[in-house]
Amino acid sequence: MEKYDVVILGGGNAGMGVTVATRAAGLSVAIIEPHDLGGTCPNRGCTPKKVLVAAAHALDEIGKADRHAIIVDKPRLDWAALIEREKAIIREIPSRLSGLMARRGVDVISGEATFIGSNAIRVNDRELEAKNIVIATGSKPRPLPIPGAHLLTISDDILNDPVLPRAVVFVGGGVIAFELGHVYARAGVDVTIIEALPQLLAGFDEDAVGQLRGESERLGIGIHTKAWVKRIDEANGRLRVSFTKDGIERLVEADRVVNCAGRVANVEGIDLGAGVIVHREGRIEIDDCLRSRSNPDVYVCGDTVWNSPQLSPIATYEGAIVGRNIVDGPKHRPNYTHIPASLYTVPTLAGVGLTEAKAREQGLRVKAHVNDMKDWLSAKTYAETIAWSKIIVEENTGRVVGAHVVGHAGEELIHIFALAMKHGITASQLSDMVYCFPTFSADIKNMM
Ligand SMILES: Cc1cc2nc3c(=O)[nH]c(=O)nc-3n(C[C@H](O)[C@H](O)[C@H](O)COP(=O)(O)OP(=O)(O)OC[C@H]3O[C@@H](n4cnc5c(N)ncnc54)[C@H](O)[C@@H]3O)c2cc1C
Ligand SMILES: NC(=O)c1ccc[n+]([C@@H]2O[C@H](COP(=O)([O-])OP(=O)(O)OC[C@H]3O[C@@H](n4cnc5c(N)ncnc54)[C@H](O)[C@@H]3O)[C@@H](O)[C@H]2O)c1
Repeated sequence: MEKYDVVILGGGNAGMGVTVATRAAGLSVAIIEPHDLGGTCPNRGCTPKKVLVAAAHALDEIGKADRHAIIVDKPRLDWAALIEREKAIIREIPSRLSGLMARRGVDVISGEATFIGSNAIRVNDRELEAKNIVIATGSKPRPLPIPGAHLLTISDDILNDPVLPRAVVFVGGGVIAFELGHVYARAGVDVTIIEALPQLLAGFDEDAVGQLRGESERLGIGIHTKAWVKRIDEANGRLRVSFTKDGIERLVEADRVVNCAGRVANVEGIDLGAGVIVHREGRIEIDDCLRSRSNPDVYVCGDTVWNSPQLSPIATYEGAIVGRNIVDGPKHRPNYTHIPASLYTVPTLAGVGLTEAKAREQGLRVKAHVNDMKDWLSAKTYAETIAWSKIIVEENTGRVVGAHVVGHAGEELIHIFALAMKHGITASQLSDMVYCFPTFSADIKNMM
């Protein structure tokens, strides 16, 4: 059996994050990856998705040209060329990462790993033994147990599909449905989102989501909440989705039906039992240091962790923590409190910290400063169709405990709030700052 100090299953953000501290400490490290290094984020997630979102932004700007007294013809989007552009932008990433791993002194093994013991792994015909094993195998779409589920596509397919469909149904009203739905809607596709729960985009502030829902409907996206998809059938070369809402059965036809009902840990094929790793339906039981409760030599990070947000910077962050725990012993714990998140719709929805509901649930005495900023000079200058913020400030301390922005460069502004929250900068100190003018950031002074 070949021996390593550390064997990592999965070469995504999380897995590669583990290699920094472990290699700096001189440990021998192997990373096992069956597909492209980089995993989901650069190859079939954040980066290719953002290329499509950037095109949607351009279409939005062109659509507003007349507000700047510019006369333009109706734009024509070459979807196949856009998908080519997306692929060209990400093409080099796996080989660049392979170079990085080589320079760092990590052995990259191509193949699918399975546990064959508490400290042992099989990959192809090789058997590896390690003091520490890290599970960083990411996530996959939650299987939907409905008749016709085999007709569903997933986000990977959309990002590779050179044919622009006429109509698309997204099952699930979460982040992927909204981001890809906005891209498609801007490209002229008929978009429907079907969400089982009463609320969309769980985790974001409800009022902010309400603003985005209004804007999405204005774009022509059909949204159904409290709606249950019953089945999917083929009908005359198209797909027919049957769902119930308010007790009434409804039908919608589309060319693609996309499973956006959340993602679950990708651990089915790795034989957790052989690794003595206790889990409940793929949810691995871990302690505060991201270590398996039943096998202390095994760590988990990234999307495979069942109870932390499935975001690429969080995967990297957790990977780095696991690396440090392997080197220093299990004493580093992740803290997710001040990590911002952005939904890349057009306009974006960005948030950090507590939602208003969560702040009140925790019994904090807070003031929620809600601003419709559409009439503010900066929003008017850029002809924003939506510009909205809610800043939640604790009354007795002046601490910002949550910030939520729709439009208005929120995906950039949110970092100023995150930094303030992390380092205890109060709302009045944020207002005292001298900002460049005129900028969206300068509006922070008037947001609370
Ligand atoms: C469409 C889409 C858009 C997204 N957009 C964003 C965004 O804008 N911002 C953001 O922060 N997050 C975004 N995310 C989420 C983000 O991509 C993930 O949170 C992140 O990539 C998770 O990293 P990871 O390393 O945990 O998993 P992954 O990157 O999925 O890596 C896991 C790796 O494990 C490998 N693997 C699987 N099984 C085995 C095995 N048996 N042995 C060895 N290796 C194995 C896989 O091949 C894979 O490469 C998006 C996700 C999707 C699907
Ligand atoms: N901008 C970003 O940071 C970004 C972008 C894309 C994806 N991601 C990550 O990818 C993960 C997966 O995204 P997602 O959009 O698939 O999941 P999600 O968790 O955001 O949303 C899934 C939605 O589907 C609903 N749902 C579940 N079962 C259903 C059913 N049978 N019928 C109808 N609705 C159903 C859920 O109630 C939920 O609202 C997210 O957790 C997110 O962290 C992040």
